[in-house]
Amino acid sequence: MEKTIPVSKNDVIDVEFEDLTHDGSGVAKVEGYPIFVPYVLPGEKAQIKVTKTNKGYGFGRLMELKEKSIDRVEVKKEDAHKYGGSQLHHLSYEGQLKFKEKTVREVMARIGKLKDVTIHPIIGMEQPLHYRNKAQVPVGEKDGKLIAGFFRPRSHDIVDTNESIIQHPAVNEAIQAVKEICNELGVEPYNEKHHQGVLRHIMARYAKQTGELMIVLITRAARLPQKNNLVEEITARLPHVKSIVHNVNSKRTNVIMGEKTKVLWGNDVIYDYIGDVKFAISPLSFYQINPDQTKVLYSKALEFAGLTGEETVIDAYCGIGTISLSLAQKAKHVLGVEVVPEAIADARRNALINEINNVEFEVGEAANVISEWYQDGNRADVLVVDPPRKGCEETLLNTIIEMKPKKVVYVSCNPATLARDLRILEDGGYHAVEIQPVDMFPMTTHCEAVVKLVLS
Ligand SMILES: C[S@@+](CC[C@H](N)C(=O)[O-])C[C@H]1O[C@@H](n2cnc3c(N)ncnc32)[C@H](O)[C@@H]1O
Repeated sequence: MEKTIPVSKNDVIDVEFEDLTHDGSGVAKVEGYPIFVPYVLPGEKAQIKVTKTNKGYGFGRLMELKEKSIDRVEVKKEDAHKYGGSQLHHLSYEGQLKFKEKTVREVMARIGKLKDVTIHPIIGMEQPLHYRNKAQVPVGEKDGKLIAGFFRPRSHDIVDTNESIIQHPAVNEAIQAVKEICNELGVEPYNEKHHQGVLRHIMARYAKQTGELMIVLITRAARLPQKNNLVEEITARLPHVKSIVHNVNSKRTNVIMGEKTKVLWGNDVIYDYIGDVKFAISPLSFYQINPDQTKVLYSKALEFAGLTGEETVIDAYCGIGTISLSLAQKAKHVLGVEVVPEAIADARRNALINEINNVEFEVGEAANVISEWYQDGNRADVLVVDPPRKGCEETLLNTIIEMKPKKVVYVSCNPATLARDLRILEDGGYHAVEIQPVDMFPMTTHCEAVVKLVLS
């Protein structure tokens, strides 16, 4: 017999929360039926309104908190505009670290079915605020004014703000200045509904070690009115700016940047350092957003690679070559592969400016390029992968299993796809020995981890 759903949409009920989902919502059960509610914590009691019911689970909205968790951090209503993208800001930092470590342990057991793996305590930050070196804020219009900030959760309404508890102050300041300038010059905001207007997004990226700033103006069409005035005002108000770029994205899409990029003023890149290696970063290239924790993450990856100077290493999903160049200083030869051509151009430039000669980079899908390298007789002693959130392509994992590098170092920003891929590698003859979670994204639900695998 089919179970009936014990609640209906718009019911207002009192519940107690017993857990947190991986996306940070509290879980309460009514007669065994789970209801997910944002901004509540395990152990809390609250009045909620049921907003949606599906067959096996429902959603709700917090109406009134009746009993608070000791892990709750009080948040003033008037500060709400500072918390865009910070789904866990109401949870103490210690509580966030516990939540992330528990998530990693849970998915490794449930999805990865891993045995005999050491999962180390997560490495958190001493100062977990204002770490983000980059913001890409959507632009819209309200009451005849250009606004920019973040999308209200589960909507495309823009909350107009430049204050964020996770963005670096230099990034907050840059967004504020560009927004003011655009308003003063009458730059037309983008209208998402009708796919009309000019300015879609403002992007600011700040290189923490050098203080260099890049501003990218992303427009719907190739025409950017007031170009010269924009440059004049931005350079006058933001003295750290080293590069102003115009990017065109004419598609109706949630992808922020288009393919066409033109430098309006200054350099085509900004420079930053990780340790003593200098990196050129162009607008379309990936660059880790938390510079302090990047050092922690990369040094763990390097430690897990255990290089002696004799190894050939493959760095899959290499971006601008940040991991490749750290590895190259301790290896015989490094091959890096990455799908974004601009990132590979940066990687080659980065090898040159640091006079690192034992590294080669190729543009392409990691799965295809590494399979070609393997068919051409290339072998790796150590293979590093650092894929996007969706994890590695299964064909790449199969090539790794065939190629049999002695060690695989897996850097991941999504514990669930990591656990899935580790299961495939374990079934193919690897053993996951150690996992080090690193908190690259405080105040959010995201969690990074690096894993050492050896041939078993
Ligand atoms: C998480 S980032 C890591 C980059 C670099 N390892 C770092 O730490 O800066 C993932 C990278 O994979 C690239 N990428 C995405 N899909 C890819 C694919 N199928 N093949 C190769 N690279 C890909 C992205 O462009 C991005 O640069």
